[in-house]
Amino acid sequence: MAKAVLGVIGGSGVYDLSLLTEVEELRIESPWGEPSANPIQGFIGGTRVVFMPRHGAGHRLGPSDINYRANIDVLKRAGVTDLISISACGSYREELPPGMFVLVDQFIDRTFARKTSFFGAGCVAHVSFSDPVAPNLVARLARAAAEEGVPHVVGGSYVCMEGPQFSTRAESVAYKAMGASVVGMTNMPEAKLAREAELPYATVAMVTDYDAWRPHEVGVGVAEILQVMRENGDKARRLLARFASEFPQEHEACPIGSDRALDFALVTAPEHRDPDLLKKLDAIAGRVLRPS
Ligand SMILES: CSC[C@H]1O[C@H](OP(=O)(O)O)[C@H](O)[C@@H]1O
Ligand SMILES: Nc1ncnc2[nH]cnc12
Repeated sequence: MAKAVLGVIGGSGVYDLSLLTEVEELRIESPWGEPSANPIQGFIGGTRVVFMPRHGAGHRLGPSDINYRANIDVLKRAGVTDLISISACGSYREELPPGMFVLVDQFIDRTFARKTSFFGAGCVAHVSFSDPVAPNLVARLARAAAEEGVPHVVGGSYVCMEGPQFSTRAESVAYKAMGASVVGMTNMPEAKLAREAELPYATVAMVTDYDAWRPHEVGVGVAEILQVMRENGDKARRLLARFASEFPQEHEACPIGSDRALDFALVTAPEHRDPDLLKKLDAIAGRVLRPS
């Protein structure tokens, strides 16, 4: 088995990981364009961690500007075997108040202006995505949260909207009626691309607000969200420190096969594959494209 390397994608309010030791900035070229930032490598306990701030230094990029493909590609090239996302989110449930950490297990994709796949004309692939989150990572996150006394729930659906504007009240009521637990703007297509890259993925969705479905409340605003994010910062750091330091040294096989997602996914016949696209896919799909 390969050595485990933990990837962490930090969202709003999480632009660096002060927890890391032996910190090094990696410079990795990607055929998919510019990532949000150069990834930062370091250690938490004995675990190698590679960190990527999703919105770039100083929160330079909005949710629709992020090059999700380049981010996932450089994390894969950096040797990441398992990927955790940290995200701010709005809540659709009274019992998920600001400050609650939701370890979601489902996504609803409402985005429409993003590149959603590494594959396409010249190399078509269809990965399974019915279970988008790696249950072993969720179990480990839940254990770390419990050990650190961080309020959390396991399970829930994250609806990903395009943004950057927050929802109208009508949209908010509709997403709640769809059964969503939380809303954000970034986990799609990130989770889809992680699956294509055979990276087991889980997200820590940190509730910052109740979105706009409660008629008696003023709507959601970014100032309030950033304030709650600051308050959540210490809990997020403790959770991550505990999670990473207890992470197994060897990559543990994903129980739902996220780390073998491409085994049967490629449908384009080898003689019809586009060599230029295959070259771009060297990191993402090299395991199944390289002749053994
Ligand atoms: C700054 S509030 C809205 C912003 O926060 C969330 O981002 P992330 O998932 O990276 O924490 C949300 O999706 C929006 O992009
Ligand atoms: N209410 C909300 N809607 C979308 N993204 C969010 N991120 C944090 N709160 C949010």
